[in-house]
Amino acid sequence: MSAMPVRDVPHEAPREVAGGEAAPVLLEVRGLKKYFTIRRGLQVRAVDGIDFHIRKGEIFALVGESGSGKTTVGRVVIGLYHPTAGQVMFDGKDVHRLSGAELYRFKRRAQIIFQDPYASLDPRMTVAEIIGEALDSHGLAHGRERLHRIAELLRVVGLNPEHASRYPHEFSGGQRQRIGIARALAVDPEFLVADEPISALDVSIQAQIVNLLARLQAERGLTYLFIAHDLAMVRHLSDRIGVMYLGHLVETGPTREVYRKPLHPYTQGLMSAVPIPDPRRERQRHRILMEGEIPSPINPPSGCPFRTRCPRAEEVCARVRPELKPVEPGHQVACHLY
Ligand SMILES: Nc1ncnc2c1ncn2[C@@H]1O[C@H](COP(=O)(O)OP(=O)(O)OP(=O)(O)O)[C@@H](O)[C@H]1O
Repeated sequence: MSAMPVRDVPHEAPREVAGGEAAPVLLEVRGLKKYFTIRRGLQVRAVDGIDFHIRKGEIFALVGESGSGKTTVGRVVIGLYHPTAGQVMFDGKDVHRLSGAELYRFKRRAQIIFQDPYASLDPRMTVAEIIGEALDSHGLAHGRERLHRIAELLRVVGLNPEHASRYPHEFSGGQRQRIGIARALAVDPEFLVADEPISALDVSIQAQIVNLLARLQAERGLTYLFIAHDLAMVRHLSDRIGVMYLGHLVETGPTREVYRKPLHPYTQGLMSAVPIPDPRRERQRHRILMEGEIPSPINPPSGCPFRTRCPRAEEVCARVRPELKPVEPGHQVACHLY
């Protein structure tokens, strides 16, 4: 595997922030290995020596086929699994060497959204109890303030606060995933591992959840490790992408670059399976993605072809078609699909 061409990470264009400087690295994974012992003498090399970094405010998508090791990476990064070798540095500190107050702080700063909203919510607890438990674990709110925070979190993810006393089974799959997102947001994290947050949902609901995650990222300046199967979805969402194959990271790079000119034969095969965009279909898809179910609180100025603001617009049009300038700063008029 070592002979495989890996896109050179240092050649990537660093994400720019106001003032023209690259955002600092929030997460750095170095030489990460995770082997599982199935039975005596039999090991699965789920992750076999990978390196990548994620800058503050960036969406880094980890893609690859089933069994390539994506979920294992997400779980090691968040501290649920201990690595066999290597390091996960979060804000300069090794996640797996933290203890006491530092570990407690890390658990607040970094959260995970699980793939299966059915399995990840305790069916014996109401929504208020599920979110309340997250608040309590960090002593964040008490009494009336606690109820207020729970209602506010439900509103943020597009759920009716009056349904806080309901149980998970009383919600649809997409609504359950929103509860999972509210639980993750309860402690006001800055980094989220989203482990295939849409793959257990109906196609019609997937875009709504992606739209919600994109909006939250833009509004709160969150940093994501976004684990995904759906390459077409990731293309619109992520800044950079890493392609996993049999426990190895075979290619990383800016998303547009990797889609435009994949270097590794495995990535080339993977990308060739992504349908070539039909402009009419893509416009439709983009509208669904960006308008979704939740209306944006921001009213666009006149002349905008969209009814809602595209949270990632400026960056998308500036990067892909620099000649198309937004009418107003921060406002979408022409993304790469137009
Ligand atoms: N707890 C575990 N014990 C033993 N083997 C495991 C464990 N977790 C994962 N594996 C194995 O490690 C490999 C990578 O699994 P992982 O779930 O990380 O892949 P993935 O790319 O996320 O797959 P999927 O997209 O299907 O979730 C697989 O061969 C899997 O069987």
